[in-house]
Amino acid sequence: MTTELGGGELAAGIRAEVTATAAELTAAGTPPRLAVVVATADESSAWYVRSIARAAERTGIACSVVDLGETATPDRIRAELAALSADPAVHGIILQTPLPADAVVEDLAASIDPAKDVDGANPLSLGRLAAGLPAHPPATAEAVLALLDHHGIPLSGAHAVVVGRSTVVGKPAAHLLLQRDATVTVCHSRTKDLAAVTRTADVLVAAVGRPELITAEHVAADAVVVDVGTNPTPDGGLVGDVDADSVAGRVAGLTPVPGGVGPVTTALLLQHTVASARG
Ligand SMILES: Nc1nc(=O)c2c([nH]1)NC[C@@H]1CN(c3ccc(C(=O)N[C@@H](CCC(=O)O)C(=O)O)cc3)C=[N+]21
Repeated sequence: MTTELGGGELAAGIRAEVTATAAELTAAGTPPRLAVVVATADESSAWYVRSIARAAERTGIACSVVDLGETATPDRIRAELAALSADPAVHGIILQTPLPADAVVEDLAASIDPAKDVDGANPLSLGRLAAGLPAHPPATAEAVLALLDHHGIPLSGAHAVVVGRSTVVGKPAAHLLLQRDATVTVCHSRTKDLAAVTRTADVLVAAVGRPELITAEHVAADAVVVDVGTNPTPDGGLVGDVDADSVAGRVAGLTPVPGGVGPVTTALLLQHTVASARG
């Protein structure tokens, strides 16, 4: 029996709290505002931006999308992030990935004021997270932990295996799991015998961006699997990094795609924005 660990209910609860906080802030003269900086024509990024804008509007957060175009230079992007950082009316800033080929997200994100860094992209935010100091974690990494907590999955002493070492998900998720006293292993493209490692996981987090990489041979029978992947399919659908048909029935729990980590990610981004506006 595999339990579906959905994110819809959790996301709705977070959005309800955000709506109440946003209304308070607006009444007190500080209407919360999120700025989304885009420099890509990538379809999954465009979908995410529309979804952020929609969710922001529904919760009473103003959202400005600043589309610099896919030919934007690193200097242009840096200047925009600096201007938004200096703008007192803006409380949250997110720089969408992917970026133009000559731009390095970790480098550009250093121009986001850490207080407004609602997606934890500034290297200072990741450093503070690693050091156990207050910082906004990247919303996707935090969504993994929030989903596990929501469904009552114990982490202390558990072996958590994270597949993927990106700055935006794998690394921060590993730090958050460590903070919760999990024993953490991080796997990546050079890992020898990936399946042998992932089969030892109590909690398996798949965050590589490779459609249906994780199959039945990668999972233990009692594992809980969190699927972070949102890979667009040619027919306009969406698949995760986990082959759900292959692992279903074998593992104890699995987060669905869509309807799992994704909606929680967007809700947490808004939560971080009202928290920043509150100061
Ligand atoms: N700096 C940065 N941070 C990100 O977190 C980031 C990014 N750039 N660039 C693009 C990707 C993509 N991403 C998604 C988040 C939620 C859903 C989501 O909520 N998807 C819905 C379904 C979507 C559908 O049905 O088409 C779901 O999973 O239920 C998808 C994709 C965050 N990203």
